[in-house]
Amino acid sequence: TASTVASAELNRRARAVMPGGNSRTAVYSSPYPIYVRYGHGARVVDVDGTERLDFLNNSTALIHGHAHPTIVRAVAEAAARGTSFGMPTETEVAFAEALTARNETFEHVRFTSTGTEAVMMAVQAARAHTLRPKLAKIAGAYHGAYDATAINNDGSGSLITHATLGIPAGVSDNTVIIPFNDPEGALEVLGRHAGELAAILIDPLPWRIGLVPASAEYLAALRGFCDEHDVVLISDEVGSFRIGMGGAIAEFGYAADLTVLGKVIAGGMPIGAVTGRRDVMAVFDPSAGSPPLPHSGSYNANPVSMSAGLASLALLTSDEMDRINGLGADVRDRMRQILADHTPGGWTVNGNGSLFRVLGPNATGADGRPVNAVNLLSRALLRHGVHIGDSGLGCVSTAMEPDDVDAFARAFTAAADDVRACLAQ
Ligand SMILES: Cc1ncc(COP(=O)(O)O)c(/C=N\OC[C@H]2NC(=O)[C@@H](CON)NC2=O)c1O
Repeated sequence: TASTVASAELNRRARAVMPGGNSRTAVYSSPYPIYVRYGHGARVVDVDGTERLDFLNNSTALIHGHAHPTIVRAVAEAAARGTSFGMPTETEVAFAEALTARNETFEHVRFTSTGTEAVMMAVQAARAHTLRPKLAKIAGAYHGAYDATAINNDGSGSLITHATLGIPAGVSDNTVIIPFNDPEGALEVLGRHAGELAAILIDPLPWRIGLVPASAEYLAALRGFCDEHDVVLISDEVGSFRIGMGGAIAEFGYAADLTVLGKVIAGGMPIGAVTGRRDVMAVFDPSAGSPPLPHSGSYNANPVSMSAGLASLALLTSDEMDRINGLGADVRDRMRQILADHTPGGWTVNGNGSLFRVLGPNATGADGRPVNAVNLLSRALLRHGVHIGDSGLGCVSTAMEPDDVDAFARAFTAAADDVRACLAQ
């Protein structure tokens, strides 16, 4: 097993100055995370010098892998001209044109620095447009750190409202929870709040619930309800936009009123975007005096993120999307076969396009205690030179070739054998 001494020492220093030594819950790992020294293409090298294949790609944001030369050049050239200004730049206009060209429902767009902020502004825009208070969201779906959505966002399908600690009733009372992929169940809940709902917020491929696509019947039911009651349908595609040239809900044959974007659209630089119907986006328009919904942010549309975005979208051609979606299907099939051949069963591999998520059984360890089989698998993969999320999330990047999928499969086979050895026979 590769040394992690340098990571342990860095974490000791980190704990002295940060809660748990951590700035991002998703990156925390016990007893300590592995610290990265640098990444290149499909690989990352840690502070102890160990190189691994990166199939997590910063929770799927790095669709072009690490330090892609075109993106590095775009970022460096933009930074050399100044990293941010109190005035707009041409790159903001060019990136807005490139992004809105990808889907005819993207009539107007507005930039933020994170997906969380874009979700927040989409919900606020829907409330300002409808003057209604309530937001409906899918039980278990994650939409970032905005408190109105940090309710029932932990992957459990429970309709019982459970909010992140400290969220006041004044917030959680306005968030309505609907079941996923249950048209009748969702319409029953929505019907009880029809006149008070500003928006229905969905992730068409909610990864915390297992990266299972929304069904056509479910999307049709929500679309129909929104049309009937003038409710804004918001498709949060921070993670799922990458499955098709126009995004996820378009791939599934439906249209949202607002779409929230992030991650891949800037290929590794901080980014978020709200895009959609011109009449709803009009709440942000300051040209008629003060806008109904003012919205600022020190780095909104900063030229470095905008330049990275132009480069990332230019690299995300239809051929490249087809290629990585093909590699994604191959990697999902390989994992299913390996798990079937090398473990006692109970595993599922889900995903669309270049995304995957491995779900495992509630297993018992050799010591008779319950173990999280997916966590065991992700740790075993780290020992065999591959990084995926500790919840089984992962993706293929455009920096990958079939040889990388072969190398992944070899490591996955060895990791599956390790997991089997850890489980009660
Ligand atoms: C559908 C969706 N909506 C909004 C966001 C928030 O965007 P952000 O502020 O740019 O992170 C996200 C952000 N990231 O989702 C994955 C994220 N959520 C998590 O719970 C952990 C998973 O760790 N295993 N890691 C993560 O990075 C999202 O997926």
